[in-house]
Amino acid sequence: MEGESLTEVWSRFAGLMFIWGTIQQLFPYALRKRIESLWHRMENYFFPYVQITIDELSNGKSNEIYSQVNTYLGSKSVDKDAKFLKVEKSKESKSFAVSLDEGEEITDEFQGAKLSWRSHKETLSDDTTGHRSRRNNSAPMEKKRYTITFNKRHKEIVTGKYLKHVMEEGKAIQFQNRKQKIYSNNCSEDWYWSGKGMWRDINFEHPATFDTLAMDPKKKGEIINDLVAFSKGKDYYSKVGKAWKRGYLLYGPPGTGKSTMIAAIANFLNYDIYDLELTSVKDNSGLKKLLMETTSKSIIVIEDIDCSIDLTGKRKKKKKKEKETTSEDKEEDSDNEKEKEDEKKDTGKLTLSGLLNFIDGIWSACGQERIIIFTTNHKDKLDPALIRRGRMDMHIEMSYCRYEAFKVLAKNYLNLETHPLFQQIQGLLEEVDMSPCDVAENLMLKNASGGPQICLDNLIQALKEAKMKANKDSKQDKDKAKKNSKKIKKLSSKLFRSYGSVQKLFK
Ligand SMILES: Nc1ncnc2c1ncn2[C@@H]1O[C@H](COP(=O)(O)OP(=O)(O)OP(=O)(O)O)[C@@H](O)[C@H]1O
Ligand SMILES: [Mg+2]
Repeated sequence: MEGESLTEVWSRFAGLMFIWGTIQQLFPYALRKRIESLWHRMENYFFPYVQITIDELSNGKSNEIYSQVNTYLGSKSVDKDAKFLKVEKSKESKSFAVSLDEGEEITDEFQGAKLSWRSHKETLSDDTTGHRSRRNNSAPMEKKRYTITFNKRHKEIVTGKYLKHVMEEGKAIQFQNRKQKIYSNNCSEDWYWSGKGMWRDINFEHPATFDTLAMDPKKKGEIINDLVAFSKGKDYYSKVGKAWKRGYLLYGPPGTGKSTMIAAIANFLNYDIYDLELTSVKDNSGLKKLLMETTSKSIIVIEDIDCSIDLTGKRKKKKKKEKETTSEDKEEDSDNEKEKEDEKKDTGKLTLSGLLNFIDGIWSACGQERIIIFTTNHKDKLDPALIRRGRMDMHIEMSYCRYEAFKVLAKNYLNLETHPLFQQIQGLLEEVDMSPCDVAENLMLKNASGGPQICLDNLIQALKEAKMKANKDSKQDKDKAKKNSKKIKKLSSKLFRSYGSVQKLFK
């Protein structure tokens, strides 16, 4: 048997078994039984192998395990020195995928078990199928499968752990290789139907990354660490009994990079984005349906949550009521009626409590590994219940551009790490509030002849103008405040005088 692969030995053995099965029919029953038991003992001694077959189709439908095995073996084949490989690329994948060609065999090892994989393809003739086996009257039908052969003593490892490992690895590679998508529940005609009912999708190709995102490097590092811990936290979340999801609140003035940060997170984790437009959601049950149609490893985004919809603090009222001690029955009855009326009005509406349930109610755990991100320009306008820790676990302030953030932009836009003008810019950025969006606009090379120097000069000019404007505005504010305080003084002395005369009258 030396030099032969496990699969070859298996085929030879299967042939022998077939011949033996035919011959043994010629012997009398008692003799046959004795030979059979002897044969089994010999078989266990000389051929202690098991073979598992994984077909491409199962009950006429594609077999998910086959596709995962195919991907897994393709990735293994590159370092395993396989000779005959196939390369395929689908519309849905980013790059091509390698797989084993028919008849090719590779070996694998797992927890001490040696395994031998082989790819097979059979072309089914009309005779084998008993009916026409050609699709569209042209290509003959093919039956593809993989076989895996291993020693009997490793049966438990292979069926219990190894196959699970192969499926998980295959799935992870397929996930990495897929094209990222952005889904919307409110979109124009050129979006595709996602196959997920209420969502439509389009390929997500935003170039933002954490490298190109301008912000304080320490803060950036904290966010990256948090994301890594989250994405690797499957066991941790299940240990502490928490749904595997995390909420981020991004807040700050316009143009400070909130939307850019979402794109950077999606690219960092290779997640899909569900851009949820609350104004297009009819009611709470519509929101629940949308949630149920999202997949794991995704980011659900609600931008400008403060302006999305009037999420009035109904819960607050309820809470307040719970605290009140209701001594008078009449008052309580009328309160209850009012509450019922309110509830009636709320059915068929999207409410704050509907949104809270969406984020962390029982239904929110219908998928795993999900991130929810809210963005806002006005954090103070949001209901505290909506952004409390546990719902929005991390509150991230996106602020005006300071020197550290500027250095990232200068590197991205002008490929500059230092420049004599940097010092002047640093001083100005400490005094002036300018968004990274506006700084970036000044650093853009507007024409081919312009160099970095021109861009930096433009930025300095813009910063000086912004500083002057800010000074002017603050002077105007001060003047206004002075005028107002003068007016108040005059008014109060008038009041004081009239109070004195009234007092005199009554004396
Ligand atoms: N921190 C940043 N790093 C890199 N680029 C940025 C940053 N902030 C803004 N920009 C640039 O400015 C543009 C606008 O930024 P973005 O849309 O992310 O801002 P925003 O905070 O979401 O604004 P809004 O509150 O108006 O939605 C982006 O296209 C990006 O190129
Ligand atoms: Mg934005």
